[in-house]
Amino acid sequence: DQGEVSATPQLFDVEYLEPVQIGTPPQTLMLNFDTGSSDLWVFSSQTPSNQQNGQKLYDIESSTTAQRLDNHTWSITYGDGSSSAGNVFLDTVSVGGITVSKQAIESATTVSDSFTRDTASSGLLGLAFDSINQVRPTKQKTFISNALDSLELPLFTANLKKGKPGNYNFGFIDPTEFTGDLSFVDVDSSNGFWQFEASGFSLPAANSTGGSNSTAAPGVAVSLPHTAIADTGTTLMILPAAIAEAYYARVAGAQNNTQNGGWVFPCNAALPALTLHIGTYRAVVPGELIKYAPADTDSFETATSCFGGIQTMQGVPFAIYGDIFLKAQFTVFDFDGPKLGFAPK
Ligand SMILES: O=C(NNC1=NCCC1)c1ccc(Br)cc1
Repeated sequence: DQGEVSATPQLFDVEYLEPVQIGTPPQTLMLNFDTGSSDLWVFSSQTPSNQQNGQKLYDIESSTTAQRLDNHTWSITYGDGSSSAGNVFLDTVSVGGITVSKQAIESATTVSDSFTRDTASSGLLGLAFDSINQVRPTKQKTFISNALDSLELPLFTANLKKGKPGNYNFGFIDPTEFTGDLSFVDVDSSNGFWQFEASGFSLPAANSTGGSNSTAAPGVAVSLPHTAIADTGTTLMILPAAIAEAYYARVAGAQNNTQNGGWVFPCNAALPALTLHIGTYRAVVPGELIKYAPADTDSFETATSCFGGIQTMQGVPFAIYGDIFLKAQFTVFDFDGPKLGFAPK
């Protein structure tokens, strides 16, 4: 089989939502595909009304193929502190025409505020490795893990875009979605993530006028080996402080304002591209992707201060190459290896 689904960005590309069919007859819910976790959970008929805010629900009772997985529960906390928990059912799930019967569907009996406030998302579909699934006493498999044997190739690809729909493909690589050659890097899945090693970064050579002339020769490469994960469920790029400091030193007026949550800069500043070194691959993240969102108002039209797409975080064990990065690269998540493939697009 091969499948394809649209990935629709929410406001400021904070997340991308994909249609998933659950149950019989099929109930289509918009879920957040997350390569940084391994649970498929949904708002359901078991989610307390006071924690709902218009989200479409998985109506368990109206699915003739739903089966309760007795004595199993789940509870998860994400890197941003959000959380949810509940019971477990097995039911039929389809994504882009790829169907898994008896997929573990984790029904939420409680969700944290940020999920309640996120009116467009009915839950998450984890695409990381089964080892970090949070169902107990018996871990359950992800949708992609259950689907692997029926896919032409044991992989899926992510093609996220700035401000417009992109797509995920399952079981095949569409060569029209990228330019040049794919570069592959080994994945260490021992922590359950799509984890890899990056070796450093480069910035455009500064010119005399201090602008960010991206046309200049490639800048100076800085060796800074670091471990990273490819995480579609994280909005921004969370990088080692040394990279963030070197980047924002090139942005006039940038400051790391811990009150409003990190690096901000004047919205009219010139933003250089950041190039990340992954094996021999040079992953260019254009400056326009790093101008992430207005910081002092709700609109780019009126904002003077803008929030950076590159941030740092204390105590995070790895760099997180989130949506800001993935908007600039076509990415292959390949279970054979496992390995990651990157290409410009
Ligand atoms: O939770 C993580 N990614 N997914 C999501 N974030 C928010 C909702 C979904 C995550 C995973 C690993 C590391 Br290290 C940091 C963050």
